[in-house]
Amino acid sequence: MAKMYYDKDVSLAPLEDKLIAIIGYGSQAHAHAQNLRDSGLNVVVGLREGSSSKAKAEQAGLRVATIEDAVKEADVVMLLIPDENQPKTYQESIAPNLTAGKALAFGHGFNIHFGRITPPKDVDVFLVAPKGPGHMLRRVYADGAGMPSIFAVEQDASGNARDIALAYARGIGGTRAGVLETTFKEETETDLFGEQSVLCGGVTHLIQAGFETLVEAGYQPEIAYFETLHEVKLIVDLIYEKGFEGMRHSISNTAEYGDYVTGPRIITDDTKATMKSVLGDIQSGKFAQSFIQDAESGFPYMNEQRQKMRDHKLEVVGKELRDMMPFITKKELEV
Ligand SMILES: NC(=O)C1=CN([C@@H]2O[C@H](COP(=O)(O)OP(=O)(O)OC[C@H]3O[C@@H](n4cnc5c(N)ncnc54)[C@H](OP(=O)(O)O)[C@@H]3O)[C@@H](O)[C@H]2O)C=CC1
Ligand SMILES: CC[C@](O)(C(C)=O)C(=O)O
Ligand SMILES: [Mg+2]
Ligand SMILES: [Mg+2]
Repeated sequence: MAKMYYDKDVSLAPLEDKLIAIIGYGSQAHAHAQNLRDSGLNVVVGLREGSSSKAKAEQAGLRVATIEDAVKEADVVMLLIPDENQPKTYQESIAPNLTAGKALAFGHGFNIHFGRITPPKDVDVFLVAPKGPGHMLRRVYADGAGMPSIFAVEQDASGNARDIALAYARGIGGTRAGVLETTFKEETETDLFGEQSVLCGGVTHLIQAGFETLVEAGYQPEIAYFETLHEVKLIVDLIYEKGFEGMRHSISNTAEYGDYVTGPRIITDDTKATMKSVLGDIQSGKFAQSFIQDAESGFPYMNEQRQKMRDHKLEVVGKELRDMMPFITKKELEV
């Protein structure tokens, strides 16, 4: 069993007299900034000139500075802007102000692991990666709970980088749920694999295929939506709370029998062989290269996919149905 760190194992002291600059105010950044502040730590949010997020951060009671000034002032700089934009911002606004003794931190290891950012040797470099979306990171913290997180130290110039990283993980609420140590390589490769194969790519394409199968067979799209998308959360909530056996306790014997008989017809040995090939592309850097190439061309492939899905019956009918269930949409997702 891996060594797990909980609140009782970790002190906030290594960060108590320090200033943390959160660069960006998107999904992860707004949650890190607000959670750290609510844990009693000192935070400044660094935003680019003319940022549309400035008002939101200030409204949340956070101090905002330019990225350059935030880095100059801070002891710990957490870079939470999109992975594809990090190298340019690092070169132009962070590196010139990242003096010896500071720490540079990440929420994902992509740019360090794939060699797109090379910090100077005299700074600490660590990551703290919450295992979940930023908006949920804030929601669970505000509810008094926490999100499992993993941390890694790439450079320990100060001799204190591990304790600083752990204190950071505690500050965002990670040690309420459990924190464990990793490497930049392990975090990057497992995170990319999880989001592509299971959490995002796997789940959405499974839902879409199920929805299309029912609609193409002549069933009502609304029923197909409830059956293949809306109910996913209710089933996953049971798995999340009680594991597979707990979920199977709640469903009918008919459903459980169908689960065992049909599940392996849907997710086959071929699916697992494809997962292994996907992992290979992540490990070799092939996926990273194609992502960066699309980003550098202005995301033609990604934008085409976004538009295609926006027009899909599943999204159109889904929006109409969710609008009739106002209890579903939570305000903080608007950040
Ligand atoms: N999304 C998530 O839940 C997770 C993300 N991560 C990692 O966290 C990091 C941040 O991801 P995420 O939260 O999704 O990012 P977002 O896309 O939500 O980041 C948006 C923020 O980045 C700022 N930004 C975008 N481009 C630039 C730029 N060129 N220069 C300066 N600021 C810029 C935006 O500024 P403005 O406000 O001015 O528009 C905005 O504040 C990534 O490394 C990601 O892999 C890790 C775990 C989960
Ligand atoms: C699952 C997607 C994720 O890795 C995350 C929310 O953890 C991301 O990069 O957004
Ligand atoms: Mg990710
Ligand atoms: Mg992730």
